[in-house]
Amino acid sequence: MTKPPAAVSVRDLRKSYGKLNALDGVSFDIERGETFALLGPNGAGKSTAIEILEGYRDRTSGEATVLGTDPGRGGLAWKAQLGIVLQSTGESGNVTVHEQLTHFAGFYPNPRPVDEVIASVGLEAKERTLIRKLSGGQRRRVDVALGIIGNPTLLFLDEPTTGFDPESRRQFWELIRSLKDEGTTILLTTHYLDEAANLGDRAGIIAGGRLIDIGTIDAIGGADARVPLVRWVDRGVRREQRTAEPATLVAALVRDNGGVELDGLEVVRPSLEDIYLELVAAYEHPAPERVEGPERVEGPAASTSSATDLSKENAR
Ligand SMILES: Nc1ncnc2c1ncn2[C@@H]1O[C@H](COP(=O)(O)OP(=O)(O)OP(=O)(O)O)[C@@H](O)[C@H]1O
Repeated sequence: MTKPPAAVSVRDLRKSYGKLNALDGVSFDIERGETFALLGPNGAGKSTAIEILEGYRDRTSGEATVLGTDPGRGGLAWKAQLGIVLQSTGESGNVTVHEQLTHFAGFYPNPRPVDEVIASVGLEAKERTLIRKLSGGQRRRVDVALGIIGNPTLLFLDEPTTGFDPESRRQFWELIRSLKDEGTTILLTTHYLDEAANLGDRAGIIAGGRLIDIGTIDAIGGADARVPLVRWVDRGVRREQRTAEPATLVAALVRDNGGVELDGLEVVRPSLEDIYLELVAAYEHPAPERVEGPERVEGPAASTSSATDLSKENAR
């Protein structure tokens, strides 16, 4: 069976603002039904990439296809298949939540029922409230509701849960999972790495306009980056060691300690956030190149195993 065409396909995408290369040759695919998290520090180029894919921004060069169409040339029928939640809250109007959603539903050929959308973002109690009287987090939920009212095939979520309290964030995750279960393709940017880990099938990490890693959430950073860390306190001194066999190490340490429990013992498996921070730091502060001879210089250990995976993925 042939694979259906990707929902989003980007090849060597570049965007320059004057001398600044905000996107410096980025390539990736997002499969239909997939949730893809685009991660990266402030100014990395995420919003630029998303806005190009949404058809809001021209690219300098490279190829982009979104739902089979060049986003620079997408017409109304193409736009109606997209759901867009922009980074900043735009809704501060003098209309109620229900009125605003009803108004927007009218723009789409196949909208979701307004009441259902209001319930899914947890705004039932506020549906007759003027949007300008909502809290910041509640307005953000209106943004999300407006993004999904048109029953999109592809949903762009640019930092959707900024300003949400923890409970609302969990509710939002449930909503995204249900959209995903219905087959919606989702492109998410977020600075909350737990959000990316919980929702994403795959992630791409972008820094300085370049994709520095891409892969399934479990594979980002490569296997080495996931080696557990054993921490303990030895006579008041904090110690830690990375090992693929933490139980064996702990058993040996306890034995050496005369069979007595170790102070402050913990076995930590690096989270996506730990791995992300390491990858970005390694990109921003690369280890100095090795110099042969007596003056040999070695930089701090940096995980670069992902670079190989990346070139494979980019070559697809
Ligand atoms: N209209 C513009 N004109 C000039 N430079 C721009 C413009 N838009 C973005 N930039 C620059 O391009 C780079 C990438 O910006 P972008 O907004 O895509 O980053 P981002 O990854 O979305 O960041 P954040 O996480 O802060 O939202 C930044 O250096 C930014 O200052």
